[in-house]
Amino acid sequence: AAGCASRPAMTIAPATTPEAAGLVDVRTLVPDIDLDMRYAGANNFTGAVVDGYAAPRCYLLAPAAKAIQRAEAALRAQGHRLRIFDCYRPARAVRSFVAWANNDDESTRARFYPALEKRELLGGYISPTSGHSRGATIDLTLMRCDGSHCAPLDMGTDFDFFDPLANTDSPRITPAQRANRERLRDAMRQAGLRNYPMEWWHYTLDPEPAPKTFFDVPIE
Ligand SMILES: C[C@@H](N)C(=O)N[C@H](C)C(=O)O
Ligand SMILES: [Zn+2]
Repeated sequence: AAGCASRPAMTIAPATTPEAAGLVDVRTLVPDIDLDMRYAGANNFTGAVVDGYAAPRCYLLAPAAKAIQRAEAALRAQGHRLRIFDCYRPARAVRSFVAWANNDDESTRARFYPALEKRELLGGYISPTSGHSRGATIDLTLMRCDGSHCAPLDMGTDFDFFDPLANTDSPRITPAQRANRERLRDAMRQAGLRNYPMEWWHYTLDPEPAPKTFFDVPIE
């Protein structure tokens, strides 16, 4: 449904390792891809390392990993690179997001959701059955590179800023920010990924390789 990034029913596959789940570490395809895996550290909206993220690795199902490899190669030829914030997300991490949304801690509010109540984030901005747990969804941005020095493009908000300003087609961003979001959307579209309109950073391989299979394999 519009405004919802996931599906209601969830059956978790029995895999306990990335290999058994068919999940590939993106760095095996692009060894120097830029990773800023926010949920493996405290620099995220929960303010703490998220359950299931013991290592800052980007795992994706093989077709999605290959799509990111294609996108990165095309972008490098244009002087850009990807910066990745999240990839496959264990189901236990999604459960901890829901628990966070239902607790009373407001310590990250000013930075991540200044205009909304925490409980309003569930559904549109934080999914209780996230497509990330199916292994073909990724959160990312674009960097402009001059030689080996790269800097993130201005997208109008930071990653995981839960606010209508983060909606990809927000009318409140500047023309330059709109152009940057368009550049990211075009690059992803050419690689076969579609944007989630509520969040400029959230993309899913289209069609999804396994649209009904969720995983709870920890990231180690
Ligand atoms: C939490 C944010 N990075 C995100 O991925 N949101 C979507 C809606 C999700 O949780 O699947
Ligand atoms: Zn996402």
